[in-house]
Amino acid sequence: MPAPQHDDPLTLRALPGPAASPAPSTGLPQDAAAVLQLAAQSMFDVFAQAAQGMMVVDRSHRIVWISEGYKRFLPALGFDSEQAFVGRRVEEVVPNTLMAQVIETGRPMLLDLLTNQAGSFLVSRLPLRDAQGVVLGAVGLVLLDHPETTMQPLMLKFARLQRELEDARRQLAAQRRPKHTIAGYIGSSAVAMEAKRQARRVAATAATVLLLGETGTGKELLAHAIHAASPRAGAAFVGVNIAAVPDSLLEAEFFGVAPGAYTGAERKGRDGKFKLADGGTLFLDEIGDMPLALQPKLLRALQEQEVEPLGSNQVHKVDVRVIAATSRDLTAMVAEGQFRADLFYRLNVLPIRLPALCERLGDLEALVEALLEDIARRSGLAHRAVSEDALALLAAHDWPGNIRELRNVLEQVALLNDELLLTAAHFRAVLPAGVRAGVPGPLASDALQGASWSTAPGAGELLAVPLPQAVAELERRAVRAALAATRGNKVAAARQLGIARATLYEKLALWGREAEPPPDDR
Ligand SMILES: Nc1ncnc2c1ncn2[C@@H]1O[C@H](COP(=O)(O)OP(=O)(O)OP(=O)(O)O)[C@@H](O)[C@H]1O
Repeated sequence: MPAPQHDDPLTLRALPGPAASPAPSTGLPQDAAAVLQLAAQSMFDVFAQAAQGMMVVDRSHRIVWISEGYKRFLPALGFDSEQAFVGRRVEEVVPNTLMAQVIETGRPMLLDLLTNQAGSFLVSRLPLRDAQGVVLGAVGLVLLDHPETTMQPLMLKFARLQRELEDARRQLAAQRRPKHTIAGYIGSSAVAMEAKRQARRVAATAATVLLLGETGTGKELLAHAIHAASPRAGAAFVGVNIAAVPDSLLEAEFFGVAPGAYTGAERKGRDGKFKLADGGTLFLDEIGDMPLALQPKLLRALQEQEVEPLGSNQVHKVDVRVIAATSRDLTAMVAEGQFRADLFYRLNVLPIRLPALCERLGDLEALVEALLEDIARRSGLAHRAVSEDALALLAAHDWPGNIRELRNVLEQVALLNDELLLTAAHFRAVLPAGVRAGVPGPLASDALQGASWSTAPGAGELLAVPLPQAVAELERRAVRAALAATRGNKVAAARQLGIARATLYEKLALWGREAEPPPDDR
C-alpha cells in the first residue's frame, strides 16, 4: 500500500511495514504470530490496492490521511483540496459514516453500504490497535463506488435468494403443521365445543361417523381431523363427493373396475375408492345424494367390508373406516322413501351435528382472526385485523354459506384493500345486500317473492304455451329464485329445490349462464 504521508506516530505504528522476517529462501516464518502478522499485512495490502479509496482516522475521529484514490470523492463531499479535508472530524465531513462507532466499540464493519451526497459505496471499516490492543483510530476503505450498478447482478441475486428463502420457510411451516386437527376447528361456544368433544371421542373408535350440518360448516374439515386423530392417521384418507360424480359412474368410482370388463381406457381395470382407502378412512361427502339403486351395494360394502369391482365376480376384503357427511335431512329423506332406512341406520351410528354459523356468533371474532391468518399465510399478503364496527356488521349478516362464505368474504376484502385494519365500509362493499335468505330449507315464500318468480310472466301467459314449454319455464324460474335467495350458493339452492347438486349443475350447464341470476340479484 502507499505509505501514509503523515508523520503522526499513530499512522506509523498502526500501518506497519514488513514486520515479520521470513527467511527469503525457506518461505513462511516458523512461529504462528509471525505468520498471522504476515497474513494481516498481505490482506491489508490486497484491500488497499483493490480499494477505490482509503482514509485513516485517529482516536478523536480526526482524519489524518487519505489515499490518492480517495481524493476524487472530495468535490462531491464539498471540498476542493486535501488540506481542507484532512484534520477535520470524519462525521462532520463524511455524512452517514460509522467510523466513529468503530473507534468507540473497537469492532470492525467488514462490509457496509454507505450512502451520502457523494453516492453509494460499499465500504469496510477496521479499528487500528497498538501492541497492547488499545484502539488508536480506524481505517476506512471504499471497496466499490456505485455498487447499485457495479454489483447489480449480485444484489438482484441476493434479493431473489432472500425471497426464495422466505417462500421456502413459509412452505415448510405449512407442511409441518398438521393440515387438519380437531383444535383447528375454531370455536369455543358450547355447540362448537360439543362437536369437538364428540369428534375426539369417535376418533378413537373404528365406527362409522355421520357428520350433519349445513353447507360450509366444516364437515370435511372435521372428517380430516377425525382421521388425523385416529389410529389410522398414518394410512390414506380418501374422499368422494357423491354429488359431483354422475350417477352412472358412481359404482365404478366406489368399487373399481375389473381388468377386461371394458374396452378402451378402462381395459386394464382400476381400483375403486374403497380399495384406495384400504387401511385408512373413506370420506363420503354428500351421502344424501347417493342414488337409491346403489345404496344396497354400499350397505353391503360397509357391513361386510368387501367390495366387488364392476365386471368381476370376485369379492375383495377391505378394511375401511367410513365417515359420511350430508347437509340434507336424511330422516325426512328416509320418510319420503328417497334414502334407504337400513343404510341410514348403518351410517347413523355416531352422528355429530355441526352448528351453523348463526348458531354460534360468539365464535365469529375467533373465526375471523383464524381465517385472516390463514389467508395471509397462504397468499403472502400482510396480516389484517378487523375493526369493531366491521365485526358488528358481520355479526348482523346472515350466513347461509356459513364459514365457507365468511372465508370468501374475508378473502375478497383482503384482496381488494391495502389497509391493515378492515372496517365496516370495506365489508359493506362486498357483502350481498337485500334478501336475508334465512335458514335454508324448503322454498320459502319470501325468497320466491324476492326473485318475483310467481309474477311475470303470469300464470295466464304460461297457460297459453304448450305444456313442456310451460314446465321448462317454471323450472328455470324456480332455479333462478333459489339461486337468488341463496346468493348463488348452488349447494343451498339445490337443497331448497329438493334436487341433487349434480342435477342443478347439469341444468345450469344446459341453460348456460342465462339460468343464473344477474349479479345484482346475488
Ligand atoms: N370451525 C372451523 N374453523 C375453521 N375453519 C372452518 C371451520 N369450519 C369450516 N371452516 C372452513 O370453511 C370452509 C368450508 O368447510 P368444509 O368444506 O369443511 O365445509 P362442509 O361442511 O364440508 O361444506 P359442504 O357441505 O359444502 O361440503 C373450509 O375452508 C374450512 O377450512
